Amino acid sequence: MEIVVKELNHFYGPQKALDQLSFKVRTGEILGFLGPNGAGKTTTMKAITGYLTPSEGDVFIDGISVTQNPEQTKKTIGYLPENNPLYGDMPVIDYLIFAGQLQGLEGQKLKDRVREMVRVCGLNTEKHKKIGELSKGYKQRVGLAQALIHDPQVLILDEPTTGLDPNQIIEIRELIRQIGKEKTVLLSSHILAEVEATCDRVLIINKGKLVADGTPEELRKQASGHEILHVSIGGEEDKNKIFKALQDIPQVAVVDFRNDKKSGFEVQSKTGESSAKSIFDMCVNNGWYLTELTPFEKNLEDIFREVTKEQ
Ligand SMILES: Nc1ncnc2c1ncn2[C@@H]1O[C@H](COP(=O)(O)OP(=O)(O)OP(=O)(O)O)[C@@H](O)[C@H]1O
Repeated sequence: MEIVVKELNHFYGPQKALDQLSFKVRTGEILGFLGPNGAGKTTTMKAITGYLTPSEGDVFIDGISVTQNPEQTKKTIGYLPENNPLYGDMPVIDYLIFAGQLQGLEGQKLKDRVREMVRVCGLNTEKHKKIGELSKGYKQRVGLAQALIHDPQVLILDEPTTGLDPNQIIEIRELIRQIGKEKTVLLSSHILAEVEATCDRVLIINKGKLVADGTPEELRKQASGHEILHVSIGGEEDKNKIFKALQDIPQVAVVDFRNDKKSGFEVQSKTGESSAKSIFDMCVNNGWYLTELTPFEKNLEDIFREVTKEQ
């Protein structure tokens, strides 16, 4: 099932949370939805699931409007909200029965689905415990089981690994990848490694607007339009002198001190140009010597910082 988000605008009073946001999630895709705090991820997910009516625009699930037919589209969507609200006093199994009943399941079908969810989400050893007694990782599994109980074709997961320890994160990611083989999944996260490990495609939003869209590989290529070199130079004590000399090179666009605590500089060349030879020549002319000249490969984290930085 395809999700089409079309020209969403949303205001909370005077606060604009979504700004002409449009994108598609293709059938069978696991799409990562990234953005800094307050970017509008949860608002978008609520609009997709029909729990919030956007101020303007609409969402279509396989062509069906969510604002016009929220009850119909809700049946096709499983939703794991942020902070996964669960009933702590309910045993896991009773909670899943309750969640199934809310989705209109009954009789043998309900029993079969609950059994299936216990199996898929690895809840067999915990199924008779109260939810409040479970570890965070198992609570999250219960949340996923609840979201999947009616076998929805679309799964919306809001920060599914928040608060989990590293082992639990790996387990939940693996579970999402397994489930994602058969479903259309939209997963929001702050964690770039998570998105890179789990998702086929990545969207980045900032201040309610789409700022990047592509596979992690494509985003890296788009961002690598500028050559970036890590440069360290010996033979000169005055770092500012080297800094100024680098800035004077015609092919150089930006020079910065390295922010990874290593000495040296990060040099960004102008679009389509390379500064490597000129840096080498500059050293020779000044009687300095290069101790490092390495191209810097951007990772998703750098791209994220670049597209979401304050203007
Ligand atoms: N119920 C609300 N009332 C007023 N403002 C809200 C409400 N919910 C969200 N906002 C505001 O709308 C903007 C988008 O919030 P949203 O929760 O969608 O962002 P997010 O990307 O999910 O953030 P986070 O990663 O911190 O969860 C923020 O500025 C937020 O303060």
